[in-house]
Amino acid sequence: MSELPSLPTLKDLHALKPLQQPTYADADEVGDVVRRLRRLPPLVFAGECDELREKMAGAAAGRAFILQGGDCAETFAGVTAGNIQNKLRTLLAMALVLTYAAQVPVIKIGRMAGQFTKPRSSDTETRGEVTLPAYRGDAVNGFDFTPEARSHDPQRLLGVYNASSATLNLVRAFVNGGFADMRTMHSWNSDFVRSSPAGVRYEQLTAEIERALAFIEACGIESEATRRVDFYSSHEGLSLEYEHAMTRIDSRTHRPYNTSGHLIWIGERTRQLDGAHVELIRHVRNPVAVKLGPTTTADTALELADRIDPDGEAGRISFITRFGAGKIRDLLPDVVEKVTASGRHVTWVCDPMHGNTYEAAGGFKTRAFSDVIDEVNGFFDVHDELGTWPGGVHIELTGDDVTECVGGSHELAEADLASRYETLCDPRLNRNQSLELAFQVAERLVQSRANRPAPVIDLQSSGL
Ligand SMILES: O=C[C@H](O)[C@H](O)COP(=O)(O)O
Ligand SMILES: C=C(OP(=O)(O)O)C(=O)O
Ligand SMILES: [Mn+2]
Repeated sequence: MSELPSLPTLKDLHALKPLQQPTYADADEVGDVVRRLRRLPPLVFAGECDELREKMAGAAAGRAFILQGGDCAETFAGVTAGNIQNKLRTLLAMALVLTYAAQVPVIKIGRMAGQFTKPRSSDTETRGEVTLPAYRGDAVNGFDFTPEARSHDPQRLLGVYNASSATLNLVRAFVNGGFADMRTMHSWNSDFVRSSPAGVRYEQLTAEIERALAFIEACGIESEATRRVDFYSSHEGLSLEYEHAMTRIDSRTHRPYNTSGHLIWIGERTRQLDGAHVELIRHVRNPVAVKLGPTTTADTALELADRIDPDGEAGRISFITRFGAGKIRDLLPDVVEKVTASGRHVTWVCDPMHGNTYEAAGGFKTRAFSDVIDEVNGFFDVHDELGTWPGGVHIELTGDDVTECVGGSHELAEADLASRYETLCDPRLNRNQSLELAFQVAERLVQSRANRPAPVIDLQSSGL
């Protein structure tokens, strides 16, 4: 493996003029917070990151599928048992139907336990006569539209650590403590199918899963594997102070790992090749991802891969494409074709959310469920055409019945948005829309499977 120069210091990173950073008033206070963070225990273990990287290698090679999802912006107030449970329940229910359809392990990754920092299009927000700093996530400032709340407060980074720790603790307890039993997940899906106006379309798939579970039970082959799951955390690595402070040297390998989450991604706005975020992420051993928007050329993708993953290590780098429904079929083929022709084995993940945001009549930021599905279909069309593997989906969602995205079988209209619009940043799919998306992705996976040779899966280590 290539020897990288040692981990850059925070000062080195700031010398690269990072984008989308807070402007803190008191450098000494920031230094003190960073020192306190450095002393706190890691939130994830380096060995778990290695395990996820190995699983991601499966998703690059067509032997696994990734489901990554959660809020656009987690909030400190949102760290409640009910909120975490509903989100997890939605993700696990989605994963079950995807696993059945793909017939490969589904790698479950939350946009959870660390997703508190937001890049913004504008540094400021104006309401009437008043202009204040934009909300940048609970890691940086508060959402209330007052000068006090909107000022950038470094103490909040300790809040991120505590909120992430509490979230991960409950998630770990749930996924190991019986909550993730396949029968339970299936019964959530059956309830959804019974109550959905589009349910009839999904009945056959649900009935097949029912028969598969009955078969497992009849054979007496229920085991730990049907009652627990592996679940990983992820977030955008945007706050250099937080991400650097949580990067630690692993005692086994003597290499740096970002211990604030299992997988860290870099956003579309901070993926400059010579920028601070790429510089930090290329040093850590976690599996990492980069968001690619519609201006991305194949050369840019290759340069990013070369810089972040010079050894072409399986599972190390994923590209999360977010081109927009209207562009994906035109723009994705060239990028996938050239990266594949270079001999690289990256994991391709579709984010059908960030290229499809628009402002609805009432001023609410929204997305149409039909656009989201259209982009997912475009992603599958492109990969089916090229013979490459559509490695997964990345979704902004919640387990609650919010009204933030329009459409879906309940036909949520723009006029409904005001009734339960709770996101502090981007609009999320609600629980029904998320499950509906999972069933539609499942339909595509069944189709894709029919057109490909069956993958060879090592059942011993599949980690359902
Ligand atoms: O989540 C992504 C970005 O932070 C978000 O789309 C930016 O939104 P804005 O354009 O309202 O700043
Ligand atoms: C900021 C985000 O996305 P992107 O970087 O793709 O705009 C996000 O995932 O919330
Ligand atoms: Mn977002």
